[in-house]
Amino acid sequence: MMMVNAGKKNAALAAVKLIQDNMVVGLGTGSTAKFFIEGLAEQVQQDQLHNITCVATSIASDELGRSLGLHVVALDETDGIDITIDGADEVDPQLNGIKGGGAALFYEKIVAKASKKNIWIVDPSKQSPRLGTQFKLPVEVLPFGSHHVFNYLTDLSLDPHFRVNADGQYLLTDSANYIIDVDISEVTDLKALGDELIQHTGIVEHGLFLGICDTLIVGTEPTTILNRNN
Ligand SMILES: O=C[C@H](O)[C@H](O)[C@H](O)COP(=O)(O)O
Repeated sequence: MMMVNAGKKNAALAAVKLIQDNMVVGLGTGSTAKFFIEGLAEQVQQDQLHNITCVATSIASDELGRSLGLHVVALDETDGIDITIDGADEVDPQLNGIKGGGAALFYEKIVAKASKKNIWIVDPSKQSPRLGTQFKLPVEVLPFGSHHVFNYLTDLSLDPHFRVNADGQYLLTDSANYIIDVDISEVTDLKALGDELIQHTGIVEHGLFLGICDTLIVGTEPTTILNRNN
């Protein structure tokens, strides 16, 4: 755990160095993004960075950023985001990834699509030869009729499971939806799966982030930087 955290922090602090004065910065969600938010706030507090505006991808990151004195605004208060720094759950060699382990995938994808650059920060354990071999794919669904969506995912042979919280209740996302985790280890065409899922009424979003990450920072020592080939 210690080593994993060191990897997350290394990657996060390398990402802080990419931030420049006057930028609008997307704040990712999760334990790795937390290191980034803390590192960014420290730079701002120490007067090393000026006029930084932030947009959060979750209530948790919004609250953390504000509590550390960052200027956090709503996405629609900006004309767009210069750079978003976010974590990921699993990343393949093409820099496609699965996100949503922390249930923040919907806002994360909206913020990512509004960003000129998307940088992912991960510890080395997140790298994977093929998506779905290490992590389930989170699918965000409207509560209304969600058991019918569950049945549809069963028909696709994706072995769906509703995500529950510590009390055994269906977990609610920041936008008050449910998460159904599915097994995509046998799926060969992820683009086709993503297109199919997003077209199904009741599915709000899914955690496949294909062609979104521009640069991956892996928190090895020293860090490894990989850029997506367009
Ligand atoms: O919903 C959560 C996000 O997609 C996170 O960025 C992802 O789960 C990685 O989180 P962590 O940095 O805690 O491993």
